[in-house]
Amino acid sequence: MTMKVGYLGPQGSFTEVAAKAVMPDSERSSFPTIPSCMEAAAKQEVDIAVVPLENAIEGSVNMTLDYLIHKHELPITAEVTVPIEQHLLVHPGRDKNLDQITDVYSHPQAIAQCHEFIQRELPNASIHYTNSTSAAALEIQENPDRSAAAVANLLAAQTYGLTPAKQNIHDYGNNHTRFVLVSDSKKEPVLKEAKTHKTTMVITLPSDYSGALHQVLSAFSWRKLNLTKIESRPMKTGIGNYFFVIDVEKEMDEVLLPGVIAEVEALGCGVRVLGSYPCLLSSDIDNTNKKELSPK
Ligand SMILES: O=C(O)C(=O)C[C@]1(C(=O)O)C=C[C@@H](O)C=C1
Repeated sequence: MTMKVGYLGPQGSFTEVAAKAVMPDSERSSFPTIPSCMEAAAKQEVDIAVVPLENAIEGSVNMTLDYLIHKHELPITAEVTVPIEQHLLVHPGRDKNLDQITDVYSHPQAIAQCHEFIQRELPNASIHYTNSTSAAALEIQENPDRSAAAVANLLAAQTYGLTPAKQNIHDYGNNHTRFVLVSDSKKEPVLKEAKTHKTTMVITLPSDYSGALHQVLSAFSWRKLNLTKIESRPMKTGIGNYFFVIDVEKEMDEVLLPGVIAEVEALGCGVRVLGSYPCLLSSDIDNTNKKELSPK
């Protein structure tokens, strides 16, 4: 059964790389924004939406997290972590000399991953934010008259016929982004077997309960459950009101995680499980688009 997969496009985005890596045989359609992609999954126009959640340099993609918490009840069904290499791409008809570049286009996460490079090498360039890195590459393709560059990947360079003026401009090595698959569909994707699983929970603390967070964490720690992430996000109800988003390195079971939930609820906390899911690395999956990602 072919799965319909929505991803943040246009073609050549890192999200497309993630979607292809995890479900190479799917029927893919691109969406211009993260919310429109998630909306398509909520309306079941696609079986699965692939959206970025967290980057090793820049942290959470708040748009995704907020839509998962506030707008939709779309369970996370899998995650895939993809290496991220950012390149400065120019139109083939333009000078590759960095001194000639006056404008830089990209997704805010990509700009943030390269801001030391941009500050050092292109201190006078104006920054323009786009919905994705591939949207930035398309902008450069369509505007050969501009002395502009996109921060994007080599798949985007190939897709839009751009030339790298400088490769690997991300400020720190080991740059990775964690993408999640979210889905309301009954159709189960066939994924490669995962070595690890996670469960993501959103916890609301009772007000005026000193030490509540400490007690929540102890519910995990005495069960020897490893947390891979804890982050607070505004509840959007007033200053000082926060959710805690907690990732536990454990698949939902019948004993330990239900025990945590019951203990935390008994403290007066609200608990919502965003998903319990397998965690894949694109490097562990056979078909990782390596060919497409190498320069022409
Ligand atoms: O713009 C893209 O290519 C995306 O897929 C989005 C996104 C993100 O939001 O983090 C994905 C990976 C990179 O970290 C930069 C941008």
